[in-house]
Amino acid sequence: MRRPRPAPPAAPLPDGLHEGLIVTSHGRHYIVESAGGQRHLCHPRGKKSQAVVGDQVQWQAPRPGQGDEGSIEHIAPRRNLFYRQDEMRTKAFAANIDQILILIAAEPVFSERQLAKALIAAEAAGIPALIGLNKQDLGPAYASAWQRLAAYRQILPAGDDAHTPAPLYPVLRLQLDAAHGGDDFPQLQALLQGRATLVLGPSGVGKSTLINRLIPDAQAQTAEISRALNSGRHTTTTTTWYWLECARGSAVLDSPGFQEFGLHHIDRQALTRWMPDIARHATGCRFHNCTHIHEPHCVVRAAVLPEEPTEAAPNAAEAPGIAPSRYALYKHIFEELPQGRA
Ligand SMILES: Nc1nc2c(ncn2[C@@H]2O[C@H](COP(=O)(O)OP(=O)(O)OP(=O)(O)O)[C@@H](O)[C@H]2O)c(=O)[nH]1
Ligand SMILES: [Zn+2]
Repeated sequence: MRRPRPAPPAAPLPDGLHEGLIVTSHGRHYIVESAGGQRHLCHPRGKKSQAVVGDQVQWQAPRPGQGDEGSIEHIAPRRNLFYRQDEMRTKAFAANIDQILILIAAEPVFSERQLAKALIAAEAAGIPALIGLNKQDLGPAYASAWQRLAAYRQILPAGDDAHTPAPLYPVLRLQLDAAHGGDDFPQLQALLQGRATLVLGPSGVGKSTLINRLIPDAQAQTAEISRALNSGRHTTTTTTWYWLECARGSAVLDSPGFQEFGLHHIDRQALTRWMPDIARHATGCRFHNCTHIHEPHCVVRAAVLPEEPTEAAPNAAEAPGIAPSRYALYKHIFEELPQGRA
């Protein structure tokens, strides 16, 4: 599948305006890339800086004598926006992306809660997600991390829109600092083709190792960007868009780390919709607004499996139950979300 490139404008652009793609930003400074690959430093017109990496924009070159920064005049409608939100603020990662790779590793031990939250945000934004489990060489730690992901690897029966049973999320075994890249590295490379992939993950999992492996001149590009943005060296301030090849059909986006993936934009009443393994059971509850926490005859609670660790059934013909860890996460996140949103 090739990612559709933005169609050239049907009508000529108004005088002095150019099409471009936001490839990174720092505060109110943006780097806009034109179709030919040239990069331009721009700032948003007006007070607000609403553009995010991945936005298609129209920008204007500086007029003579008005410095060397262009201005962003218009942001094209987005097909999606991936962001996190807490009580205080909203942090956008990127717009118009095709998929999200959540990279975790055998070490440091990952937080299943942060993983689940990022996956919920991806579902709510309508963006497919995959999980990469790196550091396959770390035997026992890897085995235990792999086991902790059993609920994510479980095969779900075909749903309304899918024709074949599929894992809840693809989980790829990676060893990014080895020449071979890990058992599923070829699969990862195939999945990156023709798509724009946002890479998300906590510190120390191998994000830079992945980016440098895929884009050999990434470090040089980063240095050049820092210079242009006048930001400190080695500071990843926002997401950065890297093309995988000259043809510019595939891209990976390196994103800044985070402590807590805030889900304040998610309606708690709709939470099950964004957890597909739970959503499958939720339709059978007696009350249409069942919270699946205390109601009698709750089909979701009845479907929760016993606590003993269960390996994902490779060919579950019938509906598998809900992993207790996933139900515990559901309850925890439900309680955390603000109440009374429309
Ligand atoms: N054992 C092992 N170590 C790896 C592997 N891949 C990367 N590492 C190491 O893990 C450490 C962290 O890798 P980075 O690529 O810097 O991780 P990062 O996610 O970019 O981390 P930050 O820079 O802190 O955001 C480095 O010491 C890497 O050499 C792997 O497959 N196995
Ligand atoms: Zn219920």
